Amino acid sequence: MMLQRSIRSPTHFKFTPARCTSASNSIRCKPRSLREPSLASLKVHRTAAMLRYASDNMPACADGKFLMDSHFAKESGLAPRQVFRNLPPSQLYELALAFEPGTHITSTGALATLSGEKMGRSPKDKRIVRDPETEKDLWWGPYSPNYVMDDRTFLTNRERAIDYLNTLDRIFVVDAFVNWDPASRLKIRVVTSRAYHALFMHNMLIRPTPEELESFGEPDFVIYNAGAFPANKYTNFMTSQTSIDLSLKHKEMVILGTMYAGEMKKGVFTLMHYLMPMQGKLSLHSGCNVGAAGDVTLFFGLSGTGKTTLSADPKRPLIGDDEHVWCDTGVFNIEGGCYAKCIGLKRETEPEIWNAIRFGTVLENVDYDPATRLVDYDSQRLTENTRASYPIEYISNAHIPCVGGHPKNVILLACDAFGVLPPVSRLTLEQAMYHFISGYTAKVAGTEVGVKEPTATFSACFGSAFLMLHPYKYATMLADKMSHHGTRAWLVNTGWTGGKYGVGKRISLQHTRAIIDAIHSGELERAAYVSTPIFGLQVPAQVTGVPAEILSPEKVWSKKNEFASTLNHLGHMFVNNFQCFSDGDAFVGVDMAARILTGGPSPLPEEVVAKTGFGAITAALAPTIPA
Ligand SMILES: Nc1ncnc2c1ncn2[C@@H]1O[C@H](COP(=O)(O)OP(=O)(O)O)[C@@H](O)[C@H]1O
Ligand SMILES: C=C(OP(=O)(O)O)C(=O)O
Ligand SMILES: [Ca+2]
Ligand SMILES: [Mn+2]
Repeated sequence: MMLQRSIRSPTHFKFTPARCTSASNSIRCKPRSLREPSLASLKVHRTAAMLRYASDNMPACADGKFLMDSHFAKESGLAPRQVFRNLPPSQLYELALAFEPGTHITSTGALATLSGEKMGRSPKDKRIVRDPETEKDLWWGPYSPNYVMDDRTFLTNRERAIDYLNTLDRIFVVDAFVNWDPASRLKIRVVTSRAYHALFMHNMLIRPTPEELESFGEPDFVIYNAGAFPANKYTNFMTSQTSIDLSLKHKEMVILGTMYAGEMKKGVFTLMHYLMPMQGKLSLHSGCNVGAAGDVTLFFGLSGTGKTTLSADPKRPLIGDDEHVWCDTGVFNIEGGCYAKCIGLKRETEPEIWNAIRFGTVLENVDYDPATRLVDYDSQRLTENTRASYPIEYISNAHIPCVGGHPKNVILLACDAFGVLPPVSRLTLEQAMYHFISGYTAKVAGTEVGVKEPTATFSACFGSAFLMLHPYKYATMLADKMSHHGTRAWLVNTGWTGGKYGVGKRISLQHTRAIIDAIHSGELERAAYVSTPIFGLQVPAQVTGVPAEILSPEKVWSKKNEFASTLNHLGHMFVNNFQCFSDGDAFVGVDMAARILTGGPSPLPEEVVAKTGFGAITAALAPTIPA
């Protein structure tokens, strides 16, 4: 029985009563059905909770009344009945369970929540406010992720959000930090209607000490999350009831019409993608870990390619799973927590993430047995984009503080839905820039609204949805840092092998981990390489723990000619995609723009390959590029 959900009245999302299943002891979860709490029981439940929270036994730190006298409240017009500030997880649990239907505690103590209708990001509803101060630095235009909004419309939406928040019995405020590098630290204030959002951002930001909270003062940036309330779709510059708006001038973000918690996390990242490069620091959509010898690795990748999975490595302490900055002293994590995809999660293959799912962790849109509360990580009934958000210290070998030296290796993760890219290849600096700007991967189902199955896609810098500047800016900063610090670049295909999606199979996590281990052990520095056709990638002849035949994809395709035309076609897709950046020379100069292009593929005319097949592409084999 599907759980019907929609955002109806402002403060509640309505569930259509579903049939209750009897308690089931089987591990396999029956479809999650929730007893519609009777109004009377809910009322009693609520009254008790309100009494408990109305009384003055609330911890002082949690009482946000002082905020109402602050400059912040006067400036914003925020004046709700009750403000809970930086509540500890236990109290957020209690309030979420009391007032947010569909919230439960799972068998391992995590808080299972529902984000409502939206269970992934809504990139088409994201708006960047154009202002004279910053607009010349930003990347606009048909290929940019930045849809414009004017200041007045931003203020209109902010007013709507605050009006909504002021109607509520209670709101939640989280004051915390981003950026582990003390010189780059910023104060973030989150204002939201849901306890689950407060717990999520408690997990994802850098948590202040009681003293830091006491002396927090005015924030550097504020997020007004009124996502439980729809935007007015007739508002200027908008196309739906969802709007995620960021104003650099006001240093604020407004969220309407979506309760997906990832919008807050990625809003902060988008802000860093402007502020950090403007200070000469390179913000990157990447995971990061560090070896015993202090060798740092960055894992770049679009959502779902493996940053969180591969950066969680028992042999290499975790610096972070998603968002980092490379500055003059090394790298630092922007966040204080992790946001892992948990579809198909297994204790055997991802023990670190499995063990992080405990009290204090937020599980978003997962399915579980209503009787045993055992989570069914294989279930996609609600969404494929099931998520777990936890403080980074829940990863047993987290490296705290989350900072490291200059990266020795950067690994570009491509989830190749065509199955023609090698599982691992070594890149030149030009190839690293080209593939970084291409950001080729397959958007796996669910991460963004509307993506239903792996779709070959290009996402600049492996996260175009968050870019504020032209991709060439980030790529040239990356190349400059890599050449300055002797960093090696690798392309790792965490996607398909032996055929395209639907024919081949996704490369096993075990083989990918063996490849990553070989990079870290130095084995691949000593390996013999062969050059691949069309893309001219350097592929190692062997890797410990990986079947040699899969290293050159054509060897595991049953039809060589089909492989040739697919590879050549992908080459054309890369070249066509690069048309989007033809304005890049305005940002990095003509010479550098030309140099970047030399890192790309050289596809042949499609009719030639159709006629002569595999022979055509091997005859045109690119020369082996010196290491
Ligand atoms: N060979 C592989 N390498 C990396 N991840 C894989 C592989 N095969 C399957 N996966 C799955 O892909 C997903 C990657 O998700 P995640 O690491 O959270 O991506 P990201 O952090 O880049 O968004 C995980 O569910 C992981 O189990
Ligand atoms: C939540 C996100 O991070 P990830 O890269 O882990 O998917 C996202 O990109 O929306
Ligand atoms: Ca991730
Ligand atoms: Mn991400």
